[in-house]
Amino acid sequence: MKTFESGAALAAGLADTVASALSAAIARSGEATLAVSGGSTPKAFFEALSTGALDWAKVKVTLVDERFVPEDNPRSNHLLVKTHLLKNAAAAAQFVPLYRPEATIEEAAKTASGIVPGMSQPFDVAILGMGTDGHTASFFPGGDHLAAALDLSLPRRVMTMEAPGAGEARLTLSFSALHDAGLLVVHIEGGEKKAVLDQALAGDDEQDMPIRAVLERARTTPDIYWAP
Ligand SMILES: O=C1O[C@H](COP(=O)(O)O)[C@@H](O)[C@H](O)[C@H]1O
Repeated sequence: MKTFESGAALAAGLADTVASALSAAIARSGEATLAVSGGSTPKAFFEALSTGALDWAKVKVTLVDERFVPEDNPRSNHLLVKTHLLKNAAAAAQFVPLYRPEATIEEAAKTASGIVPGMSQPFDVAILGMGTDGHTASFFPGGDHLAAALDLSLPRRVMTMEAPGAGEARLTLSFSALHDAGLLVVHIEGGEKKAVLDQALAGDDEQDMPIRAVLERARTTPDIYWAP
């Protein structure tokens, strides 16, 4: 685990690492892909990354998960990314949303699966968060499609998820689309989440704490970033 003295120090350190990984991908293949999480934790990291010195016009950014709400909804992860990441130098990046204004969430998931980067090859960088219930992305305990979302034998895709603790219906990348990212990060902050992480590491029931799939079965060993 990479431990930092403060959230600000973590944000700066993680932003440097992600900017380097994206620059390396651009040097290697002419473009880079980045999948980021929503929630409250990544704001300072997004702000730091937005000033990163790299060729942002060659970066495609998408979300690990999203609520089935339009961009102007205060609970939209797209709105969060637009407000805190897609500005400064990073305003030149191309953002590909998971949310699509389709009649049903199933249609939105199907449309997004055909458009979102990372569906045909691994993301260069994927940043995961974790809730205090042990969810990551929208892999929620009790989720209606949790088993399929965590099944690495199924194709990379955007899926739907409903769960008691999720609030709105969700769109989420499948674990198969995330586990092999070139750089895979679990970003958590605070003592409560550290205790949840320790609990996850001490057991193996993924239905109870889906973050365990990332910790135990991801092809890319996740780097865990933590600050008090
Ligand atoms: O619902 C969500 O929650 C998790 C964790 O969010 P946080 O507010 O505790 O940082 C987040 O990783 C996920 O993307 C989001 O949709």
